[in-house]
Amino acid sequence: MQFTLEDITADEVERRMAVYGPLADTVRDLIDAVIRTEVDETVVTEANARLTAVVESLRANQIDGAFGVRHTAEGIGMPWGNAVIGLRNAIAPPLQVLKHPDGLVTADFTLGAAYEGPPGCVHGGVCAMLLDHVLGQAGSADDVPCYTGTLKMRYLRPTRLGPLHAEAIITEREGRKKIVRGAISDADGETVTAEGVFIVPKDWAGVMPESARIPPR
Ligand SMILES: CCCCCCCCCC(=O)SCCNC(=O)CCNC(=O)[C@H](O)C(C)(C)COP(=O)(O)OP(=O)(O)OC[C@H]1O[C@@H](n2cnc3c(N)ncnc32)[C@H](O)[C@@H]1OP(=O)(O)O
Repeated sequence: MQFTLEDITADEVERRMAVYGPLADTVRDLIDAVIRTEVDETVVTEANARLTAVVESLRANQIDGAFGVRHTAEGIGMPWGNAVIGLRNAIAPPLQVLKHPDGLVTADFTLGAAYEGPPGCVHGGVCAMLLDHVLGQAGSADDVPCYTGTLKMRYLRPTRLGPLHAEAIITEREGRKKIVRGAISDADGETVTAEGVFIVPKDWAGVMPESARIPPR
């Protein structure tokens, strides 16, 4: 598991974000439209043909495997394939995780039809995925990265699709272990809480160069 240096300027990062961000946004919109459309089936079949051509055009030149976690020499993170925050990943909501001076990390986001489990509600596995990430970023907010070892969820009540908030913070440390707690909330309060044991890998300094230790934006 290696982080990849991509030696480009901050301006070039911004330029690429302006190109790929809107593409992923459109695909996110497409996912929602595919779930909710009620148009005539001939329109659906035509749309599929057009989309198949678009996929073919994008695959004309592509990398092998996943995007990886890239960073610039200045430490700008580009985790653009990430399932939760990936700029180029239309499956990701994507969360914009903010790091506060006291170590709290927060994210405000909206989940629509693509994240449904029980009717009108967020899939429990999606809640776990989002909290795994938010707790993971809180665990790494001290710039010492950690991986999820154990993650315990408590689903207090159904989480309705719509605007949501997530937050997490390190509450205890013991050697290489950090205990991180967090929750997803709606306008009426917490719907899911999580507690995780996050572990700093023994050789983290070896797998993660100094320039990659600035948390991704
Ligand atoms: C550098 C990356 C930064 C990015 C941060 C973003 C995070 C996003 C969240 C994720 O999705 S992370 C991906 C999901 N997690 C993984 O893939 C982790 C896979 N597991 C591992 O790589 C290793 O098992 C792990 C690094 C977690 C631990 O291996 P170690 O060999 O370092 O553990 P070791 O056996 O030396 O035990 C160290 C301590 O941790 C404890 N421990 C080990 N595994 C544990 C576990 N799974 N759960 C709870 N505690 C655990 C262990 O009991 C011990 O406690 P004590 O010091 O008190 O004795």
